[in-house]
Amino acid sequence: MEDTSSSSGLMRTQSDQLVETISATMRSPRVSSDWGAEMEGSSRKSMSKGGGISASPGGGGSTSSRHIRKTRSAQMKFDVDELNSGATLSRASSASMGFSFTAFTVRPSDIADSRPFSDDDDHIPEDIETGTLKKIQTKPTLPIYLKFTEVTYKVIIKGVTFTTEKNILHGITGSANPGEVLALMGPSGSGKTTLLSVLGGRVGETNQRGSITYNDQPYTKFLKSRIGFVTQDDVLFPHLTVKETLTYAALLRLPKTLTKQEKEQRATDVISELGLERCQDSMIGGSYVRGISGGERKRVCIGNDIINNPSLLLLDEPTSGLDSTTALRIVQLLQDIAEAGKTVITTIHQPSSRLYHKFDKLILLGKGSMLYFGKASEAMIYFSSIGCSPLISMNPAEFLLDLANGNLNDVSVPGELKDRMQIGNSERVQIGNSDRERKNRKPSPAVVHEYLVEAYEMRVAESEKKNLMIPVPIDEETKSKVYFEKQKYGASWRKQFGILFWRGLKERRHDYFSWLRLSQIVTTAIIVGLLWWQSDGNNAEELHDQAGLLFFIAVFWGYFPVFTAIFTFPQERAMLNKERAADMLET
Ligand SMILES: Nc1ncnc2c1ncn2[C@@H]1O[C@H](COP(=O)(O)OP(=O)(O)OP(=O)(O)O)[C@@H](O)[C@H]1O
Repeated sequence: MEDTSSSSGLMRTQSDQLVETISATMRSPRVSSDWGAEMEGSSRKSMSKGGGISASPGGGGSTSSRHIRKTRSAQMKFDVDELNSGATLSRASSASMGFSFTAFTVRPSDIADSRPFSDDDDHIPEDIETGTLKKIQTKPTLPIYLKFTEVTYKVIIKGVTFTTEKNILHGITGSANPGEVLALMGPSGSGKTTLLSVLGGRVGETNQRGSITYNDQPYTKFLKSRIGFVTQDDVLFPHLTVKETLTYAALLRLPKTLTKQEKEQRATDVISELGLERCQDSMIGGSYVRGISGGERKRVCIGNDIINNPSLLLLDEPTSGLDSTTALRIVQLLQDIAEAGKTVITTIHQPSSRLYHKFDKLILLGKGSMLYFGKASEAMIYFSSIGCSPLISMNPAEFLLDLANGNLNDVSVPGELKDRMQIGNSERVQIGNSDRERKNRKPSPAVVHEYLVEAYEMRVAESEKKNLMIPVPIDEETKSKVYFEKQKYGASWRKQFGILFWRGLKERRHDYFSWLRLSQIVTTAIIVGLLWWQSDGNNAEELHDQAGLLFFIAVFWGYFPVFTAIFTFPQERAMLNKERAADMLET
């Protein structure tokens, strides 16, 4: 007891001393300029985004605030490491230091970007599920600057007697640069998955309009291997272990120039980067087999798609069904991947406020239309500028989803919408509604949606489109790589056959040697044995009988494996589609 109290006392003392030291340091003009210089030099992310296009309602300076956040984090880590004290001290001192540092160095213009609920700098040091994580370390890849302008998409619904068209996306414009995480948010059915698929080149071009460019070049099939696409449903083999899954992915996807050992090493590296060491020998699991947890499964899916170091990573609802801590861990991982120079786009349903503040950019969709595109941290400012502000303290994501659903409960009603409602009110007065009812009346979701779409079109859309006209800040040779240079297949046709054969065998070993399958065979053998018991074949009739036995055996062993094989096709179809879409297989 005494020990504990004395150590906590010591921690407090150290914490106080640290705060005093920092405050004194802050007061010194010389040190402050040094820190400023250090900030300029130390921000990896700001370097990766240097010269990038600012495409947010906030206009210029898109990198500066993030730059400040990252360097502040680095500075804090340095000081805390020096003190080598406990977690309590590091948290207390980070908080104090974060406040002093921000107050001292951040320009007023950047204060708008400060994240009130954000815990951006608290890189989760330890994964509660899996232990300490390694930082994502990948070789540099071709940076991909993605721009999309006025993207529309429709599906043609064919009935028995009629054919109709359904417009799903209505003129979506935006961009995502290397080093950034762009979140696509919106209510269910607003078109997030469709937009993600369109951006990933996963839908037919015939029903799609508008311009989508990758480093100012149109989509080509060569991009398939540079784009990682993590689908909403986990497409994994349930009976393979985590290590087997990632090793087979490495063997199939990594270039032929690497040896088998190097490919296996890459799989091991990804396992430790994603914090999957503890469960690497556990089966993935599925509907009938208990396996790894949902968060681990999501990380395996991400690992599958980052193993070949893609330049653009698209994820469909990577946090759905996960608790807020695991979801935060996944988004932190996406942030790390982006920091390694990748462009990351993810759809997200209802993030917590901490999670929301981890996104760099945001697209808010409502019924397939743009309601907002810009910095995630400026979304609230934008909506308050058009008259929609939360009246109570609210998670920004919840507020934005309410708006996208046309729900203005606990949200201020813009003057223009009030005017539109006046007409409705006067009609209601005639039918005798009370004052209270009239006062509480809210505009209908359709009216709110129309207003938000119009506001975005009038205030932001044009300037965003102009921003997208600026060429991407890379040289022509690098740009053309998107168009001409294809990542090589991981293995020759023969090797691929071997890898897929062994993978199939490992996946099915439980099935083939299951008790059910063995008892099926043994039971058939016993029945057949009993039927032909003591048939010695001495006369023509018994010989005929034995010919029947041979016929039965031939038919049984001919059809039994064929039927088993036929039923594996539907099971493997999703994986086959996924691997073909990612250009993993030579066809
Ligand atoms: N092939 C299709 N045929 C008919 N309707 C479609 C098709 N694809 C998408 N839709 C419709 O387009 C709309 C947008 O679908 P999408 O899957 O992109 O939404 P979402 O925002 O991702 O939804 P969720 O968050 O629920 O996954 C939905 O109303 C959906 O029914």
